[in-house]
Amino acid sequence: MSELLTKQEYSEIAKKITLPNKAFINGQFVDAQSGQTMPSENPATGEVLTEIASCDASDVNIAVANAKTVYESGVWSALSPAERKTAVLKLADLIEEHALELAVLETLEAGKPIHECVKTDLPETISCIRWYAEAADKMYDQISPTANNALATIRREAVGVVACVLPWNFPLMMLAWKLGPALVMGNSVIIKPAESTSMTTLKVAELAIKAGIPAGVFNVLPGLGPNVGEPLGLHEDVQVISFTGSTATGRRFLKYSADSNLKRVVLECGGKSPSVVLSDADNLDSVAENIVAAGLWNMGQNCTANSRIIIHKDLKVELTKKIIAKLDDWRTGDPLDPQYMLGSVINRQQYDKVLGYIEIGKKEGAKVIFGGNAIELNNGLFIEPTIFDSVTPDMTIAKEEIFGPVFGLIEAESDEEAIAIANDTCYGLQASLYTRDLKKAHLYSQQLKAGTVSVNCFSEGDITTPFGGYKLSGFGGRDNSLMAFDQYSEVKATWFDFS
Ligand SMILES: NC(=O)C1=CN([C@@H]2O[C@H](COP(=O)(O)OP(=O)(O)OC[C@H]3O[C@@H](n4cnc5c(N)ncnc54)[C@H](O)[C@@H]3O)[C@@H](O)[C@H]2O)C=CC1
Ligand code: BAL
Repeated sequence: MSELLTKQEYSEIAKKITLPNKAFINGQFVDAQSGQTMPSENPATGEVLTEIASCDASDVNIAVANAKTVYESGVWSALSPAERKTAVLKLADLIEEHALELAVLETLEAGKPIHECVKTDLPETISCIRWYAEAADKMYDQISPTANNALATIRREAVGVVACVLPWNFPLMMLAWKLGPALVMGNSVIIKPAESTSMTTLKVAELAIKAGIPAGVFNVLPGLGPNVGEPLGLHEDVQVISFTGSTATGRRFLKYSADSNLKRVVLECGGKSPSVVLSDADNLDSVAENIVAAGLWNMGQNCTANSRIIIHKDLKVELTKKIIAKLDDWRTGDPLDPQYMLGSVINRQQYDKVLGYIEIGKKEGAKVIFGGNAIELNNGLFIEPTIFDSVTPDMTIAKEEIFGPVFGLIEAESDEEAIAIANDTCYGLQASLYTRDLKKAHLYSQQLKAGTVSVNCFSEGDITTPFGGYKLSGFGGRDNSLMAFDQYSEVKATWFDFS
C-alpha cells in the first residue's frame, strides 16, 4: 500500500468510498439522539462530503453507561492480556487491509496530502496499534523489595471508562496513540474525534468489531467540543480523559475534572518549538532540509512544528539561502495528487488565523522572504509556505502558536543566546539542535526545556519514546512508549503479611 498511485486512481477510489456518518455506540452505527447533524467538508475544495451525526450530552450519557456496563461485565477487561493482544493485532491487520481507503478518507476530510497519508500516517497508525498489541503480554508487574515477613505486589489494573478527545491534524495517528494502550489495558474507550475529522475514526470502529473487540468497548461520538467534549469531561463515570489539542481547551478539561470526579486528565497541547542552529553546525544542506520539514510538515499544523528558527549570526546568510532552495521540494496543490507535499489547511477558521498571523508579522516589522499569500485553487483553503526574516523574540509570531505553513528566522549573537531564546517561551514540546560538537550537543540538549530534543535532525522520536511537553505543552503523562500505559491504568499495591 505504501506505493503511490496516480491522482486519477485516488480520485476514482474517493468517488467509491462509503462515507461513515453516524455515531458508533455499543457496536452499532446510530443517529444522534437529537437527530442533529453537522457537515463534513473537504477543505481542499469546499465541497460538503456528508452530514455526520452531531452528538450531545444525551448520547454521552448513553455511551458512558453502556461502556461502564461492558467494562464491568469483563467481556474485554477480564480477558487475558494474550487474548486482548490477538484482537488488537487483528485490528492492526484490518487497518492495513483498508489502508488505501483510510488514506483517501483522511485526505478528503483533512486536506492532508495523500503522499503523507500513504507514506506516514497510515504506516505509523498501523505500527503503533501493533506495537501496543505486542506489548500486551510482555509487561510484567512487580514485587516490592520489602522485608521477608511480607510479600507486596504492585499490579497495573484497567481504570474503567476512558475518553479520548482528538485533534484534527493527525486524526488516525492520534487515535492510534491513545486507543492502542487504552484498549490493551482492558478499558472501555469512548473517542470524541475533532469535528472536522470524524470519518476515519468511525471506519476504524467498524473494523474493531470485525477484529473481535466486543461491542461497547470502542465507541465513537462525533460532535462539537462543548456538546461532547464537555459532558465527557464532566462525567462522573469517565475515569480518564486523554486529550490532544489547544492549551486553551486543555485547561478546560482540568476544570471539568475538578468540578466532577477528579478524573485523571492527560494533556498534549500546543507548542512553539525551536530549531537551534549553533555556530559550529555543519552539513548545512541537511540542516536546511530538516528545518523546512520541521516547519512545513502537515502544512505546519503540527504540535511540534518548528516555527522559530534560531540561527547563529555566522551561519545566517548561507543557511537562509539553503532553506529557500529546499522549498522547491514542498509544493502546494490538490492533496489527492501524490506529487504535492502540501495540501490545504483544515478549515476557514484556521485559514483566517494563519493569514492573520502573516499580517501581524509584517506589521510588527518582520520581513517576508518567501510566500506570504493565500493560493487560489479549487475553492480550497491553501496558503503558501511562508518564511519571515528579521524576527525578534518579542514579536507575536515568535511567541504564539501559528499552526500553519509559516516560520520565522531569528538571529542569535552566540550559542548561549540561541539557547536562551529557545527557552524563552511558555511552551516546551520539542526542540531541534544542530551542532557538530558532542559536548555542546549533550550540554545544550540538557538545558533545552522540551519533552523531546532531537540532535542534528527533526524528530518527535518514535513509538518507543515517550511524547509530551513541559510547561503549557503538556500535563499529566506521556503518549507513546510503555509510559503511555500509565495514563490508562491504576496501580495497586497488595500487601501479604507473613509475620
Ligand atoms: N497540540 C495539537 O496538536 C493541536 C493544537 N491545536 C491548536 O489549537 C488551535 C485551535 O484549534 P481547535 O481545533 O479549535 O483546537 P481545540 O483544542 O479546541 O480542539 C481539540 C479537541 O477539543 C474539542 N473541544 C473543543 N472545545 C471544547 C470544549 N469546550 N470542551 C471540550 N472539548 C472541546 C474539539 O472538539 C476537538 O476534538 C489551533 O490553531 C492550534 O493552535 C489544535 C489541534 C491540535
Ligand atoms: N505531531 C503529533 C502530535 C500532534 O501534532 O498533536
